[in-house]
Amino acid sequence: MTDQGLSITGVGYRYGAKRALEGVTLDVAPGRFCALLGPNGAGKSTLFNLLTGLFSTRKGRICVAGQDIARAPRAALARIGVVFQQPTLDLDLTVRRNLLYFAALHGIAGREAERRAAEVLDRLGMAERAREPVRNLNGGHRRRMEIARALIHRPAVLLLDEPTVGLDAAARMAITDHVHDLADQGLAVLWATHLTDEVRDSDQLAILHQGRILACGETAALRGSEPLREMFLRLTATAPFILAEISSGGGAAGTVGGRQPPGDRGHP
Ligand SMILES: Nc1ncnc2c1ncn2[C@@H]1O[C@H](COP(=O)(O)OP(=O)(O)OP(=O)(O)O)[C@@H](O)[C@H]1O
Repeated sequence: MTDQGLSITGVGYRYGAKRALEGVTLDVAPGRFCALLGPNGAGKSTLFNLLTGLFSTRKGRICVAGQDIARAPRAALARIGVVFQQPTLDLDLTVRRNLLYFAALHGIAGREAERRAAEVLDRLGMAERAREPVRNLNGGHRRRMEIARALIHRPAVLLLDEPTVGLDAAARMAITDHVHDLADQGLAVLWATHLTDEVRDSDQLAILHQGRILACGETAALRGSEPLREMFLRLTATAPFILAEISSGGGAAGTVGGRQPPGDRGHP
């Protein structure tokens, strides 16, 4: 359990009779890049909707920088930056204007908003594009701008839901590098993807399949000598139940099956 990053404990969610998430437990500490790797339908978007307060559940607990999202939603959401799968920029406004508008939504105005806009553009290598209409930017730069926008209120946790969808290889690599840099600077990052080549050996990795965490830990320790793509395909072709423990200690090297929360029986 992390007090300053993201802590998800025993979370479940159903769409009517359809179980979308069950017993999901995952901690992302400040300074860590966690890849949430899952095939289509694994439950990534459902989890993001819970993390961003769009959905709620009575099953399990989500804390952001120590704030429980069910008990203190405003405080918890104030510490989260989100990049959704679908872009939500105003194409007719300049990059700067988009950022100032978003800053205002967070109650940040005037010179402080200008300062923050310049700061986040600088962090994403976009400073020289501030005065351009968003419409002029290519897909990769629009994505970078959305990440900059998600940082304007200085969140502790950054969530990205398949942020490289539709981008070419060079733009994908640039975005992936930028977000790893942000984690190195102290953010807790949760990056949902179904692409194994976006995951580095030093990243934290959580494999989600059919609503359950099948494996969680440092990527290098989890995959051993097996290529990640093969490990991912092997695990997600297997029944979605706890498989085996990779290390007796669990935490450092990681487990296949995920951390089990105390008292969670895994049934909603
Ligand atoms: N509104 C809904 N009603 C019923 N079932 C749903 C609904 N939304 C999602 N599901 C189901 O819940 C499960 C998880 O879906 P979710 O969209 O969270 O997965 P995902 O990992 O984000 O997939 P993708 O990568 O395709 O977006 C899937 O089986 C999906 O069919």
